[in-house]
Amino acid sequence: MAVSKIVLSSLIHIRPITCAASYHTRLVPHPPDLVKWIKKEGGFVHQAVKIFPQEDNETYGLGLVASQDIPKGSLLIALPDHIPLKFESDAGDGADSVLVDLASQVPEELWAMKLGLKLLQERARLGSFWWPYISNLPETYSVPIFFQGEDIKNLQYVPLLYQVNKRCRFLLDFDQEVRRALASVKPNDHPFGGQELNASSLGWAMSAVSSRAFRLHGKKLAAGTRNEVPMMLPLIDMCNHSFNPNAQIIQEEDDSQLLIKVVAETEIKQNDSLLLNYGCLSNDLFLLDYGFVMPSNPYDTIELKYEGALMDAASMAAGVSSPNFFSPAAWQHQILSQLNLVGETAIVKLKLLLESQMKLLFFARLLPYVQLH
Ligand SMILES: C[S@@+](CC[C@H](N)C(=O)[O-])C[C@H]1O[C@@H](n2cnc3c(N)ncnc32)[C@H](O)[C@@H]1O
Repeated sequence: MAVSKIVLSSLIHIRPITCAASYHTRLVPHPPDLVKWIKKEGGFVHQAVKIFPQEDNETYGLGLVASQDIPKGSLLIALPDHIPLKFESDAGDGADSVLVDLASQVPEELWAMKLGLKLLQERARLGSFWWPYISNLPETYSVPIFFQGEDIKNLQYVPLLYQVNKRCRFLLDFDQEVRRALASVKPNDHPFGGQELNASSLGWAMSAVSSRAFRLHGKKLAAGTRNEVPMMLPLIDMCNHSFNPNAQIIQEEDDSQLLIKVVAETEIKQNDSLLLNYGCLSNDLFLLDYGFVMPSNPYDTIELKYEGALMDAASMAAGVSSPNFFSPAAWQHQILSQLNLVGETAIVKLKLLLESQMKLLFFARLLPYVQLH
């Protein structure tokens, strides 16, 4: 029985696409050696670069660590052009055209789902070139689309909740769209080897991409220019984030092939983690896309809306006599308009930089929910 099951699955060239629990474990218990695979494929990995669980494994998961001092400027990793996983939208017939059709239905802002479809296709394909990479990906992600109801409520910040809801709703709708599209597909043209997808497996793929992909130069266009395309970079994406990174990604052209390199931006001491800067992102974006927030993030922003009625109510609760936020005088309204606090485009993003302001930011986020006495 067991044997016939294996034969069946290898005949139809699929791997199961299911989502299980357990934080930061990999897709399979003993995945292939990623470093060996990259070297075999013509890439380079510095002999002192090792994959290692980070100190705070629950949050950071795995990372890259220096097993000895590495001088500034050293080449740490190099990936030839065929190793990054990209979505090539000029693909041909059959399964690829189904994938391209599905990807065309993904809104631009949820770009991670497009590459996520490609990731799911390769995850399902037995003998996929990228299996040594994919099998090393985390089994689950701690981004808010996977939060339980109570944890979502605890986010307590309307713009963030709005984004989480939007992503969840998209995944549920897209799940239906994918089912519809796959229902009429011939078995040979099925992009996922006949396997069904659901909102959870789509969410896994979208999170894998949003938390690991980098936007780099893609292949040369007719005009000689290059587009920026999101791609997954095996091993390089094991680097965790810091605003004070000790490593950086550079792209080099070599015989019209693009080589992706990571070099040491500073001297790296033995046992230090290799850290990249994922970008100057707000904590909302870090949480939505990566599942963590940066303490004292200098790029954090907050959206504030001037709600006169709410502010009047809060003022009265606080004992302020005769508040008139709801019906400001003409001169007050003019100033509020100049500050873009009222009117059609009234939601403003504030960027706060000082430590004292960070406290204010924290307080401001809680403000609508704090009982004033
Ligand atoms: C590109 S991956 C890095 C490799 C990842 N740690 C792993 O185990 O495969 C990005 C993920 O690493 C974790 N991470 C990276 N930098 C972090 C940081 N500064 N604080 C907390 N978690 C971080 C988050 O889970 C994030 O989604």
